Amino acid sequence: MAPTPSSSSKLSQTHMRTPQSKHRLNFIAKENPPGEHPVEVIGRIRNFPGGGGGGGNQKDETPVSSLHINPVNNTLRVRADVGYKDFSLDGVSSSEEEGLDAFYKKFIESRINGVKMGAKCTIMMYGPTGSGKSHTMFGCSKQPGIVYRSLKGILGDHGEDGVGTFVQVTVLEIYNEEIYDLLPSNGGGGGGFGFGIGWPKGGNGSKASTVKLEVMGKKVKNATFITGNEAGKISKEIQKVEKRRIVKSTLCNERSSRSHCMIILDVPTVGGRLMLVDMAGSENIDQAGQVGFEAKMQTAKINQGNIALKRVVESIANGDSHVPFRDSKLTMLLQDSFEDDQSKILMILCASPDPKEIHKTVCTLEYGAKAKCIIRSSNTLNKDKNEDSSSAVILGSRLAAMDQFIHKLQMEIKLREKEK
Ligand SMILES: Nc1ncnc2c1ncn2[C@@H]1O[C@H](COP(=O)(O)OP(=O)(O)OP(=O)(O)O)[C@@H](O)[C@H]1O
Repeated sequence: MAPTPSSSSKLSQTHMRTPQSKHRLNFIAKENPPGEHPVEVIGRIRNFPGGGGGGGNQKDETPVSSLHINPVNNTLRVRADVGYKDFSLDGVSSSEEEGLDAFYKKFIESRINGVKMGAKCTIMMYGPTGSGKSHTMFGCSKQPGIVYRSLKGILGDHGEDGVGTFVQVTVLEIYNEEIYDLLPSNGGGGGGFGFGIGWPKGGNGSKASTVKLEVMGKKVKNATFITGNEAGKISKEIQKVEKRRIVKSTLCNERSSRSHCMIILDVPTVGGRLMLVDMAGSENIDQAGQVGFEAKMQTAKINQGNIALKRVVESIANGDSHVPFRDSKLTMLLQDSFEDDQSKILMILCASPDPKEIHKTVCTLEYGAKAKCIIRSSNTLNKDKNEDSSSAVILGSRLAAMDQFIHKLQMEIKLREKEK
């Protein structure tokens, strides 16, 4: 796919234009009450790797955590080389204090209730490798992750919630800029009442075990889907899928997921849609210790999704009539989330308290804090402006500031790479 002309020249563009495109013109729509902004950013700090509490116990030689979390005012303090850096987000959570159950109840449950009633919501796990993105999405044997809790939230324990409610689930993987269907093609779920695996009209029911899919418009073509009203049965299928994900060992994370995983859960009776995205870590090649052409290509292609996401944000900020959603498979599939005014986006920033990870943690939090800061200033501005024009102007200023921030980050990364 030929890339859309890069917007790199636009990076230095500080002139703000009112967006002319339809993308998110009503970003700060009247119907969003305070605290229910369409884009929210929360931080989830994982357990100290290796099981220590991060308290600096000399016996087990656990280093002192580089993070202090204050859930009361949603701030995080990072102990940097010199002094401290403070970050303010829409929510913060320490997995040491709040397991996935408490995390789900606090930050996710209300959104899932919305999806059940017909709302659209995209939840992205973002952060460096090993920071707990997959753990938050899928959980572990003791603690189910967001995917399984959401299914239960919509369907209830035994399909008893909401008479007639059923869901349609598609599970995709984006790896090396190819989209793979992760659901079995042979109805491996066992069937039974209220459960089935199917294909859209024209689809092929006898596919090979890993199937590459094409994108048509903003949707994948011929993806297998599970339909059902029993959360337990659907969860079992997704658990099998978890194992099918392409994982490869890197220095950063022994079973590092080298792909973006996307679960699309539709509630057809009410038009609700939940998109859950476990993004691949976006480490640079040196950090990940990848050697060889194939491995380097792989890392570069993983970054392609992240870079394209950045370009999409830049283009919306510049008010371009053309937004390069088609620069990567990830952004193609996220296009609806950006374009639909009714769709909410939640970005979960995953980070580690390990002092060795401090640079990546700071980069992740700076990204999120900046987005949060822009949202806050836009809310203040909104009070003083004429309603019709304010949303477009605010969107422009908010995203232009994000654009500048991303540019600064890029320069910083380049500088650090040179220093190495
Ligand atoms: N909050 C947590 N509590 C317990 N274990 C965790 C937690 N977060 C992560 N882990 C463990 O740390 C390891 C790495 O986490 P995970 O795979 O979720 O990272 P990731 O951010 O998805 O990395 P990658 O981008 O490489 O896929 C896993 O073994 C996971 O079970």
